[in-house]
Amino acid sequence: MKIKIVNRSKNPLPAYSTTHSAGMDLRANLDEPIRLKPLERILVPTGLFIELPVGYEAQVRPRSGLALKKGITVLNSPGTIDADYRGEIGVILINLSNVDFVIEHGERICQMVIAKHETISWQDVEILEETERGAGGFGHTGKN
Ligand SMILES: O=c1ccn([C@H]2C[C@H](O)[C@@H](COP(=O)(O)OP(=O)(O)OP(=O)(O)O)O2)c(=O)[nH]1
Repeated sequence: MKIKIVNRSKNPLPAYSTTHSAGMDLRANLDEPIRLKPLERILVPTGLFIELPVGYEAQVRPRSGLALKKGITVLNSPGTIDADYRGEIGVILINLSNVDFVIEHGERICQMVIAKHETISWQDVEILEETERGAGGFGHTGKN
């Protein structure tokens, strides 16, 4: 399917392989590099604006390499881009390492997945159907 995108960045459009990727990397659109101190977070602009069809969302997620090697992750992962949002896609990065991290212009900072979601309405009831699990959760079955 085709999705409208406005690219006001100095970067190319996000590259996407329809055959073998779910995610496409997004790049930072910066006038100058940003230095992120340990535990500091920042909203990184992408210069990208998209128009999703109703029933779709875009999810902004970390890149595993940045997370593993540099401790950089998307704080609100997965960030949700709503179908009716017309603003710039921003990426909230946090530095979970103990050294500074410098974000350069054009650097691939996260990945974005376009996903379908259900459109629902609530059926307001008093009782839910019983199950074997019931209200058990949060590790109630133990460790092994
Ligand atoms: O990582 C993100 C998360 C959100 N957004 C944009 C698109 C999204 O549609 C909008 C609102 O996001 P969300 O619903 O998560 O924010 P909120 O804190 O609930 O604010 P709002 O009151 O604006 O909905 O902000 C981004 O650009 N990047």
